[in-house]
Amino acid sequence: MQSKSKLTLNQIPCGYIATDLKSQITAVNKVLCEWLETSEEELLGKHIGTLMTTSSRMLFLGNILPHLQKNQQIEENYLLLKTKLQDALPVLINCKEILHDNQAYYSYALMKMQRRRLIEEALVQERRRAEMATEEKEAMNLELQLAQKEIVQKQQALEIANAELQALSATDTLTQLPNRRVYERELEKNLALYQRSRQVFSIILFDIDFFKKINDLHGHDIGDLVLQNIAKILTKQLREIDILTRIGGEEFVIILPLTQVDQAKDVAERHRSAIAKGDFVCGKVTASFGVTQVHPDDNNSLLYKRADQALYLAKQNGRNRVEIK
Ligand SMILES: Nc1nc2c(ncn2[C@@H]2O[C@H](COP(=O)(O)OP(=O)(O)OP(=O)(O)O)[C@@H](O)[C@H]2O)c(=O)[nH]1
Repeated sequence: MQSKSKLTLNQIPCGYIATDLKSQITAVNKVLCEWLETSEEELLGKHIGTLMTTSSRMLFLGNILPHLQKNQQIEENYLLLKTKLQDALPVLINCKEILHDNQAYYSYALMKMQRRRLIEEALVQERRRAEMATEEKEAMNLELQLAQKEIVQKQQALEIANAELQALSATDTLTQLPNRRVYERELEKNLALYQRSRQVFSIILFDIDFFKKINDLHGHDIGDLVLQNIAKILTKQLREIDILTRIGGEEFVIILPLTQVDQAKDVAERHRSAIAKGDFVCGKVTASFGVTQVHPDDNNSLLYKRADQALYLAKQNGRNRVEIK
């Protein structure tokens, strides 16, 4: 298809190829020759597929050309042409079957796609980088979550261990009653409450009568059983607000919040009677009780001293009894 329109085809800013229906090149424009670094003479008569890279040729022959033959036109097909130096040149091809001098031709317009391809490649790379960054972030998040879970688990284990330790340090191992440390803490607490808001409280100090004799007669182990039995008996009938503690040896203190001395005496009386009625491996056991109520200007040791004086009085007055001071 050599024609007068050649001048116009050489001026348009895209490549142009015309082939016969067997795809033999019949016309090209200058732009295309410049792109492929070749001449019109070298291209004329060649099959159009020879201008393409192998993969593009396969695509063209297997897919694009049959489509063109069937529909007489194709649009926006992306292919790679080969330059003389075997560089790949990406182009977008449109083609239409035309009639010229009663002869049918395929008329191809080609647009260079190099810049777009570079941009697309850059975009693909950018997307890949973003995907990798996301994957990395997700992996780090997962690691963080695992670390946080581990910290929570360790904290829980620590809290349990702390609670166990606290319980141990507050408990008398023989009787399982709160120990002297709890007694001191609770006494301080009640003294502070009394000093701040005049909340009266009392304490009962008691110890087992002739306990030395029990040990001497029946052995220390039986003495221990007696201590445990007393703890059980008193715990059973303890008022909810009262705190029974073993402060050492065969000496116990009950702290009675919000309790006047007369009431405390009644409580002590009940405990005394329960012990006296109790069954012990060594026979009968009794205890003596000293009761006192908090006074203005009291402190820990003054309060204890008064309770001890009351207990001494109970021992003096024949044991197995309650005295007030
Ligand atoms: N089995 C046993 N005995 C203990 C324990 N702690 C202290 N004792 C004994 O308790 C006895 C207390 O004796 P004393 O202070 O003379 O008093 P008591 O014999 O009870 O006489 P009174 O209190 O005057 O009635 C001592 O023999 C101590 O060894 C203990 O944990 N277990």
